[in-house]
Amino acid sequence: MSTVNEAIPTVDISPFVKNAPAKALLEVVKAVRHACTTYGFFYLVGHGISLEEQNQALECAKLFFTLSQEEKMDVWIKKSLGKSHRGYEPPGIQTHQKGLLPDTKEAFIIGAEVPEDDPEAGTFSTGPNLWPKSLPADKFRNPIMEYQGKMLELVKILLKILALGLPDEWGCPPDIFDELAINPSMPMRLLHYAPHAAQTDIQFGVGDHTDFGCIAVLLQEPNREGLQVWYPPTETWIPVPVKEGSYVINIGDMMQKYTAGYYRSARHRVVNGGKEHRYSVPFFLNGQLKLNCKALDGSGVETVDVDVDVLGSVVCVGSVDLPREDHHDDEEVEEEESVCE
Ligand SMILES: O=C(O)CCC(=O)C(=O)O
Ligand SMILES: [Fe+2]
Repeated sequence: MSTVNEAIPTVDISPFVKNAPAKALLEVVKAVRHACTTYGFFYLVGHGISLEEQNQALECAKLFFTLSQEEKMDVWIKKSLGKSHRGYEPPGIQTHQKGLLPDTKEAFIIGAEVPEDDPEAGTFSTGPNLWPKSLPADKFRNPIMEYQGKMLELVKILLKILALGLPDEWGCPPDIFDELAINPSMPMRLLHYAPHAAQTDIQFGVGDHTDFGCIAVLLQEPNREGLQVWYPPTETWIPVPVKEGSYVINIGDMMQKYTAGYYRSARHRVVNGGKEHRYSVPFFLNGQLKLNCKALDGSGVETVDVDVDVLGSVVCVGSVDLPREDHHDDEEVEEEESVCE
């Protein structure tokens, strides 16, 4: 088992959770700014979510994947309304880059509960969730939705910290990112990585990618390995071992574009090869789907406009790319039935 890599920053945001004095808040802003401008990822602690709440989310993931194939297929993603993209995604569906075989992970995707009769229901990432009939609401649906609510509150705090960390000369108000969290697209994935024969260069649990939204809050199962992040200072992949009680925060492509590359979207992947099952629960704040924004540096670069291009069920963000060598461009992916996240 790898030990915690000290290269990956850990930020304690408890001063924001507890409304601490300004000086303590400023230290947090600086630490998050450093992590997000340099690496685009960090361990988050002091977030106010208890170990019990985290474990309950992981238990829900484990519970879902105890279902039979038939029960899982009863909530198959293809049965979700229009382009809402909810429910079960079997292994071998998502491919992130040409030349790689599809991911080995399987997923259950939950978003904001939008009723079927809502005028927007069936549009991208919007609609009713699919709930497996055989799982009692108090064991699955209720804890999952409660946890999703907590994740949304947590990303609201992160958005405030990120807003305060923007360069002064841009003159952005401290609530500049708040609207990203109003009725947002916020898919949460329960992920399962089954034991896999061996690590190969062309197949991963999740292949090399960046998340396309604004922020991802990733909960990893303790005592398991697999997550790796691309580390710009050494230009190598480094393991991101689990720090119990923490989250891994990844900045996504939209935040990178919105901030004209100031905050970096972090490349990451999950390697195969383990003999044990691994579960994780990432929560993605994509933002408000109707929002149309320009890069905050005033360069006029067309950006965050969550301009989602749906090709069959291939979903990609189509907006101006920043010149950045290590930026993996999801637009190149043309595998069927894949959603770049
Ligand atoms: O399972 C993990 O640790 C990471 C998953 C991930 O990167 C994703 O779903 O985008
Ligand atoms: Fe990811």
